[in-house]
Amino acid sequence: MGRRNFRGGRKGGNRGGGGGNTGGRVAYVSFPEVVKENEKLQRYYDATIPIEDEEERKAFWEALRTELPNSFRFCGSKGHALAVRRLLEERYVPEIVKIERYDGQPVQAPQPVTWYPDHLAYSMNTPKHVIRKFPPFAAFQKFLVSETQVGNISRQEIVSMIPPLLMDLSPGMTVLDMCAAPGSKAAQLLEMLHVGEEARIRKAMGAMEENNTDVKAEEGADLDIDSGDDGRATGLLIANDADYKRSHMLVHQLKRLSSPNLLVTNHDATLFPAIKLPKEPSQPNQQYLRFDRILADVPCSGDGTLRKNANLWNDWGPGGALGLHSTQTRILVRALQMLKVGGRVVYSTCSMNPVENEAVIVSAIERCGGPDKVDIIDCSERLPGLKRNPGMFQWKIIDKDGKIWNSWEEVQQHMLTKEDGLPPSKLAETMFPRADTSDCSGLPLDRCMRVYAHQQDTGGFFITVLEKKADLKVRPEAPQVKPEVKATTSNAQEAKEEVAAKLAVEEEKAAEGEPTDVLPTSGTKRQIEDESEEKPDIKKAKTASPAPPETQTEVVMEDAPVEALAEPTSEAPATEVNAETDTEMKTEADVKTETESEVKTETATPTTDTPKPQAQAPERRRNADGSYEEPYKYLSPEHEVIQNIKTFYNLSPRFPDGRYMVRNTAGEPAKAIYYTSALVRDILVQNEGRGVKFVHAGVKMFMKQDAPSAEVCRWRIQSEGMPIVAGYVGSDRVIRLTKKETFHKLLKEMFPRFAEGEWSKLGEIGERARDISMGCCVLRVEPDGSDADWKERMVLPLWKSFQSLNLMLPKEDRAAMLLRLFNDTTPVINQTLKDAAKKDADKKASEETKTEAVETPEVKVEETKDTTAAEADVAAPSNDKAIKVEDTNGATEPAAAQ
Ligand SMILES: C[S@@+](CC[C@H](N)C(=O)[O-])C[C@H]1O[C@@H](n2cnc3c(N)ncnc32)[C@H](O)[C@@H]1O
Repeated sequence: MGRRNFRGGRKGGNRGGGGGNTGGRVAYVSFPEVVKENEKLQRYYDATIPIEDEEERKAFWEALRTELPNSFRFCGSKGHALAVRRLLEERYVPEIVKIERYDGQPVQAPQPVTWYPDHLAYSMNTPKHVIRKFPPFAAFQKFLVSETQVGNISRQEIVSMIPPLLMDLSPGMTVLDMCAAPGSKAAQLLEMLHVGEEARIRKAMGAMEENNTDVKAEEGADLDIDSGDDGRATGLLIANDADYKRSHMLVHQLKRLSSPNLLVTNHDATLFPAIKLPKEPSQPNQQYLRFDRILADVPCSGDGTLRKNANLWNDWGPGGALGLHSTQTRILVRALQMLKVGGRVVYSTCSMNPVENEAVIVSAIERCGGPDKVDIIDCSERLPGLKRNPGMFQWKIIDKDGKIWNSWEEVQQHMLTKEDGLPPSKLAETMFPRADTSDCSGLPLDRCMRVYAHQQDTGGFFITVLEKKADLKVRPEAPQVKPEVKATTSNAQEAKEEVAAKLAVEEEKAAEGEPTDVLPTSGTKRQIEDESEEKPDIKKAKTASPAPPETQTEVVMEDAPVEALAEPTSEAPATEVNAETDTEMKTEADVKTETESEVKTETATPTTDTPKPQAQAPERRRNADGSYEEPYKYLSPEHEVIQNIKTFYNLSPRFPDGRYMVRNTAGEPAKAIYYTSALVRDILVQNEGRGVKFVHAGVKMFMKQDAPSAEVCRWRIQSEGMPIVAGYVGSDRVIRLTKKETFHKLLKEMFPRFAEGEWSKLGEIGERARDISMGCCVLRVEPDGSDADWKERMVLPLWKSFQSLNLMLPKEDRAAMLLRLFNDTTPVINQTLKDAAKKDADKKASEETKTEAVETPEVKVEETKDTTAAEADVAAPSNDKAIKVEDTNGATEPAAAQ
């Protein structure tokens, strides 16, 4: 089954934490209904967007005033995504269609999005509050929440799914997502880099089997592409965001894909640093990374999200888009610089405003040398069924006062009449269509794509695909129209000019492949520059708590998840140490030790890598190179820990042993050993100390574990690393499971015992479980084909102790599998915890009896209470609260952070 599932599914809650947009949901606070009118907005778009037909124009505005349908996408490898989709269709949709009406209104089941490949995207216009609160939807809601939590479903706006589909991305490519947070598109891109990988690896290992459903499910995937590293994906995705907190949302969102080919960085995209590559003997000059594909999904004024962010009707003003035009152009120019010749950049916004769209495309191409250097690609044949309008050749610009300007000439005429000679609202020539004399006047802007809300009941969006035709040198930015000498030169103005000069130098350095200064990161420079600008109007978002609207200052990003139906999780940023806090699984011995002493402790180490909000953020220590992250240190293959791991698991020499990495200055394995692709390793090593801010890299492969004896390897395989390494583990550490009932038992029961003859209750794995030596082993789940609905192959870590076994799975994955495969939402059974709780209660009761001579009936009450509490602790992952209680008390608790 799919790599997503193999790679440990993941914790992490809804959709990467919802961007600035969802924070935590404000479930029970209602703000007064927003009046969905905005005179300037309507006047401007009526004057600018060429919709001639009156009826259509009416539909355009009506759609923008209607709430956005919910939408989601099935993720992971194609086979896996199709399996989860089948469940929706076969188990949940038939129940929903029976509902028909709620509150007098018709109720709609989720509908497949016809143009999305393999119909892996769905949309439904039943309001969220109905889905959340109306009991007949309960099972569907539980399914959505559970699958979203483990990363099999991504709540994503339909239009936001388009840009990655136009990237023409294939495995093996180097890809950059410049403005990636919260990360829904980056997740799509990462999935694309891994398409067909499982099948390729199996092919490379000569283990293709006749009835291998995974290989079949991925048919269409080219098995010869990217097959050089024994089938392992060699491509790279760098997901970047200028905002430090949001870059951690990216980590949160993308980690669940468990990709060794991912790097997360935190830079201002206008100055994205040149990334050094190792020196090739054949190349005398230092080589820098160039990308095959770049996504520039830039910050924008966001009026395409009016349906989702109703406050925008009040907040929208023309200044927002005007203030973003130059940043957007700089981002696109930097993207074109960093592309390989023949490479493509997809530029997108969730704005309908041409100043952020066509005007940016023209300006960027112009700065990069015109149509000889950059092509606009015709995508009209792509995504058949997706309704769209062509980009515009002519447009007008609205200034902050609401005056609409037809051309730059008109602005110039006006400037002549003004004493200060300045354009209104800092309008610039680059914002307008080009005059016929420009070599960019004839660009085929109709190849840009505009998607409007009324066309297929979505948000509004703009997408353009550009191809770099030749090496290029970037022209300097056109100087801004300056005031006459007599105009006042304030300190602020001087500061702005200084920063602008600095920026020019930095841009040049970046273009030449030198590391850029850290100064402009996170928009500090831009803030200075744009201080006097009207703040982009859309920079308002829902916050986690019901803050009054005026305090809601986060940027509304088009892709902040569609106010996920799931309960929100914390989005607090974290230091890397926090972010990497592991959901470490425990052995029975761990649980016993802890439960005996702590069964009633209610505050324990956090278990998920969702950082818990802290009253006060811990002070972050900056490294010498300006970064905050723990360093990335690679281990020598000769390291004794690596040698020990190789021996214990009898790892095939085909598995690369030079890609193991740890995250501490000493460079010694302390708690976790990570694995990365070769390219990620080369990049991290070459760029150490250069000021490149790598926020995340590597998949946790081995975790330190208390071992029951000296012969047992203290490094267990982590569930997210398991799919990467499982195929190379020697058969003496593998157990094969083929029957659905046996799998149910392992999922349902924590620590099933094999000692004292109980192995016989473990079905076909009983004997093997009894005989295999202690420590971590690979459980290969290979359905025997007796159940048509159970075809999901998996590899999972299983820990064998003295007396019992345990599947080392994060609790969300366990719960999601129980629901998905067995439609089982009843509590997980943990006999050990129950026994410990009972023992604790007995002990306490007897102490109390002794000291206070408490009467027997009272003791019984307490005993019952404690036992029940312990049961609840491991019970019912059917709601967040239950899961958190389990966290606290430990059946799947991490031991310590590295
Ligand atoms: C439209 S959102 C991106 C949505 C994202 N692509 C997704 O699909 O989830 C724009 C993002 O750009 C980031 N951003 C703003 N200015 C930036 C800059 N100069 N460089 C890089 N990122 C920037 C914001 O923090 C925000 O996360």
